[in-house]
Amino acid sequence: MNLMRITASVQKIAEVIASVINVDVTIVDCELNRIAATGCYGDHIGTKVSRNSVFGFALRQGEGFIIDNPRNHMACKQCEDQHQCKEHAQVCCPIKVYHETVGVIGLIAFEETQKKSIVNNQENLMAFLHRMADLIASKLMEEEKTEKIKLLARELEIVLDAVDRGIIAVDAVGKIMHFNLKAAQLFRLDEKSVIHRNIDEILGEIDFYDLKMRNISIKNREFSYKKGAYRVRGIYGINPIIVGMDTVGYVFTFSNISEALNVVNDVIGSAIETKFHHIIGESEGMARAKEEAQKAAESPSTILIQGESGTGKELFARAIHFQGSRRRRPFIPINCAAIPEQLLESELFGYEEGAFTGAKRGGKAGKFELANKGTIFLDEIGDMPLHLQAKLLRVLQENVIEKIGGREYIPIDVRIIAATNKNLEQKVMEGEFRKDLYYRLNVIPLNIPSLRDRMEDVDILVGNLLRKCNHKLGKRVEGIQTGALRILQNYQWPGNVRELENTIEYAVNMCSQNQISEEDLPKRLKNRENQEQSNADTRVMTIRELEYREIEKALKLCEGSKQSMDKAAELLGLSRATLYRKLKEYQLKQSQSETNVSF
Ligand SMILES: Nc1ncnc2c1ncn2[C@@H]1O[C@H](COP(=O)(O)OP(=O)(O)OP(=O)(O)O)[C@@H](O)[C@H]1O
Repeated sequence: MNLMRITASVQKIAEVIASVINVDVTIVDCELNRIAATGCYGDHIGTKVSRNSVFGFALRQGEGFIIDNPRNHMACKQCEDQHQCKEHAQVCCPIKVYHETVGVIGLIAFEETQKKSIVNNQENLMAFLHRMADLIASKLMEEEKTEKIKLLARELEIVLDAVDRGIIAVDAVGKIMHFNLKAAQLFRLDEKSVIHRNIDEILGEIDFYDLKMRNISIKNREFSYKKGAYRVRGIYGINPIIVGMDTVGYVFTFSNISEALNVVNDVIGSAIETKFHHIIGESEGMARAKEEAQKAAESPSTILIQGESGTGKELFARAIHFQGSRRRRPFIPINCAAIPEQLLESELFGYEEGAFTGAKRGGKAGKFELANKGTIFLDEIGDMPLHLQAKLLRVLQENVIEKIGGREYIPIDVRIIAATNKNLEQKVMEGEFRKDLYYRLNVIPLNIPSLRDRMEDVDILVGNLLRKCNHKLGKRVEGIQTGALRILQNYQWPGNVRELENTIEYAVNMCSQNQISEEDLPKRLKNRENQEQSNADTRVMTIRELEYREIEKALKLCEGSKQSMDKAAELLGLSRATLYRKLKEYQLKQSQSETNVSF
């Protein structure tokens, strides 16, 4: 604590003391700087007083005293000036703050009459000086407090400005007391025109009805704000400032919608962030699709993904987004077939307040707006009604959206990835899909092969899905028996990878050993007729596969019987030796239950 901070006040007090007692006054701080002085020492303000002077002695002592015998008093013993000293008497009174001596008030009598008056009024004089010292101390403490409050306010200001949300603090009636940098940017506010005005006046577009109604925190309300051509949409919250029983103000927090969405994306993004290595498949068809998609990820052009249901179209769309330059921005999927036609328009494009009966206060942001700077994934685009196709075409051609009930176009920057499991060309021919839109969407076509056309990927998919299911279900199934794998490899998979995924999950649930067996598979897959029928339809088995299957069948039929190998050989029309050779060749064991494939 330093008296330097309050020199003006100390000087005033020195002058008061001098006029009351009629002697010269000098006040020094703890560093022996002359902070204030009257009379002949007035010109010496700012200079240092010697450590060996009576002031130095008083600082060390920390107690008040009167010197009526200058030059001979013990306080004068070390003073360099004692032989030239013209003083008749001196009084010293320490200034203390919490027991710490922060300075000294000194009175100097240069005349005998002054000395007499000091000596005769010792007690009153010391009491008066102590009160003056306390006054200086309290001024100093007050100054320290004010400094601390200023520092705290500045710290708070810096913290608030560093927050990435707009913050506005108002008093109990809504008068703006403070706002941070982000709020200024968000609402284009300027300090002079805003401070002490009512928040309703400034942000009239936003309905702060709740502010006056409740004293509880309110979260995640939507707002939309317009200032000339500028507009912003977002979410806000209100927190009342309650002191004792009274609400003395409110703190509003605002985020613009895309930033709020970025936060959500950051939080959940890691769980759904997809990269190309998450797409399993090494077949030629899959390798080609991945290569094309990887190239498309680097481009801003629109992509149309075609493929049967469950082939991984959304997986591809996500990988394209998360591998491209928009990966830090939102990925917004919307299934055009899953949303009723009358709702789809407002889901995609949003609406303005009062656009229709039941429209929410403040309106609603559509998926396109939410996806701004990111990617929108329009799944099942083939099911989009014709009138919305026209609106979508405008987005593609002019990069603007028009909200329901809106009177202006809002510019947006969204990458569109559309997907369909329908034959869009066919739909165009039948007049159900706009030709111009088809061409606009089909800038980069991407065809995802069905699982049926890449059966060689089944076993690596099974391995991966097994690991995924083990993790999900907390199980430790290590692999799948050959017989069970053959069934999976022979099935037609109309539901593609999604169906395979569900099948493995079912099997892992059913499996009580460490390998999935035929018994663990769903019945529909084990229905031989189905398989044979479907195989006959589309897939030709190699002679080796046929031989393998028949040997496997014969071994199973004869299992447990006496001379089972002889019987199996007989059924197959082979010699015993040939059967043994073939078992070795196919790595089959006598007991089928021992046969398995591990991943
Ligand atoms: N190649 C793959 N590797 C790993 N998992 C896959 C693969 N393909 C699809 N899947 C999984 O299959 C499921 C269905 O995939 P997705 O939803 O991407 O298919 P879709 O073609 O978009 O389906 P729909 O046409 O029904 O919307 C998802 O759980 C996905 O993770």
